[in-house]
Amino acid sequence: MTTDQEIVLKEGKMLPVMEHFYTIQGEGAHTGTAAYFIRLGGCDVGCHWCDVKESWDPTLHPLMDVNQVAETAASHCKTVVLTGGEPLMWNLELLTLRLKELGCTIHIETSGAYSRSGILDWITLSPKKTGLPQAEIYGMAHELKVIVFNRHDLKFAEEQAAKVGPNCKLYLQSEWSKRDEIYPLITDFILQNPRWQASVQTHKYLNIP
Ligand SMILES: C[S@@+](CC[C@H](N)C(=O)[O-])C[C@H]1O[C@@H](n2cnc3c(N)ncnc32)[C@H](O)[C@@H]1O
Ligand SMILES: Nc1nc2[nH]cc(C(=O)O)c2c(=O)[nH]1
Ligand code: SF4
Ligand SMILES: [Mg+2]
Repeated sequence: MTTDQEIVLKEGKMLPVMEHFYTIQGEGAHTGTAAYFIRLGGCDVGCHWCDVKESWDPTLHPLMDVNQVAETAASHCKTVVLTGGEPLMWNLELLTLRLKELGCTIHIETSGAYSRSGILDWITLSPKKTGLPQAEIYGMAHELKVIVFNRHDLKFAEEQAAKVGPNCKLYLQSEWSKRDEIYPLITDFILQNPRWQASVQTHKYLNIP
């Protein structure tokens, strides 16, 4: 990466964009609603089951001007989801400022492993054992979405839920490849712990992005 590229990245004028697309939010509290997704490249959290490993290396994704991405997004939909990769690896100030000027509501999907930046209206925190969230993000989360790969993840989910605010919604989502084995466990858990809700990756059943 050149020094010039490092400077524009640090300022948040340009960001590595893996893909951007208009679809239906498939997961969590806003399941079923239209949203424009901006997927930023770069993540070092290393979930072995990650469903977008192609996002991890930021150098594989072109740097895009944030005003241009924001304008494209807002021309499709006023709900924009920032995801990745790990979107909080980057300075989101200028991207989110432009999205707000354009009248957008901004959601983010994050592991919380990096500090918050930018204007964010809805924070979905999906904590990972391999890169735990920064302490300050728990109180800002609107939704906690824990991925369940094995039984121990239910224990992890309870530990993580103890750190979020009282109004934070709590979701358990099976790791996709283990869904037939894990949703029965999630069901039993929710019946015993009704503050939790089930989240399913509905876009994968609908065959949409
Ligand atoms: C690809 S991640 C990108 C955002 C951020 N790095 C994070 O992990 O929250 C988007 C969402 O997909 C979830 N996810 C990733 N791989 C998954 C899988 N194999 N099964 C179920 N959910 C998965 C993540 O936990 C997160 O909630
Ligand atoms: N439809 C759809 N909904 C999603 N919700 C969170 C996603 C993500 O990868 O962050 C995602 C995604 O990739 N597609
Ligand atoms: S934190 Fe998110 S993008 Fe990074 S490896 Fe885990 S699921 Fe994938
Ligand atoms: Mg996804």
